[in-house]
Amino acid sequence: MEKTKKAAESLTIMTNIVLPNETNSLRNLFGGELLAKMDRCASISAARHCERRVVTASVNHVSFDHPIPEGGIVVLESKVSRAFSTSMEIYVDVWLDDPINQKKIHTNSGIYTFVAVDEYNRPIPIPKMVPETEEEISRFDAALRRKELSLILSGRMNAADSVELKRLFGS
Ligand SMILES: CCCCCCCCCCCCCCCC(=O)SCCNC(=O)CCNC(=O)[C@H](O)C(C)(C)COP(=O)(O)OP(=O)(O)OC[C@H]1O[C@@H](n2cnc3c(N)ncnc32)[C@H](O)[C@@H]1OP(=O)(O)O
Repeated sequence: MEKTKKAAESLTIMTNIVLPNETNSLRNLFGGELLAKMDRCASISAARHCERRVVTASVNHVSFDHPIPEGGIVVLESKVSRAFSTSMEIYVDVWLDDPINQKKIHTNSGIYTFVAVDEYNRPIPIPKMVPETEEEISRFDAALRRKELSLILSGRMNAADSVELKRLFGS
């Protein structure tokens, strides 16, 4: 029987405090630093899911909704949102945690694609992923159209060959 794994099995949580050397001239966390942290967190989720070496194939979307100040406690949470044949989509949510005022603000989200590779860096098949919670199911359902969009934007797919996007836009 084909191996399947739950989304929760790839859950990765990284907590950091923002240091001065990671900030921009506004003394907020520099965007590139955050992208690197998200990539690290997502790569661990990907490796946990497929139990293989993984590489980042694309960064499909990152939102910067709220600045993260110097000294802020930043919490990254990532999970596989869908596994395809050799690639998987990883969702990363970022929170600013304020333990003094007991507030948690959602500051960023990112959607990454990772590919499992063998010792020659060739893509290899990975287990399927079974979503369980409402949020996991919703992210799973939308992942195929994001994959198609990413492949079209990177010149790897002809828009005329998309299935999900044509269904969405009706042509
Ligand atoms: C001893 C081991 C212990 C390990 C245990 C501990 C591990 C602990 C974690 C460590 C984690 C390290 C994490 C490092 C993270 C980096 O920093 S990696 C560095 C940056 N990334 C790279 O250098 C990757 C360079 N690119 C490549 O190597 C190749 O292009 C790739 C990504 C392997 C793809 O190869 P390819 O021959 O083009 O393969 P192809 O069959 O066309 O595509 C493969 C899959 O990728 C998908 N894909 C490709 N491009 C895209 C795109 N733009 N958008 C969406 N999907 C795409 C395809 O659709 C396909 O999906 P499936 O339908 O098969 O699911």
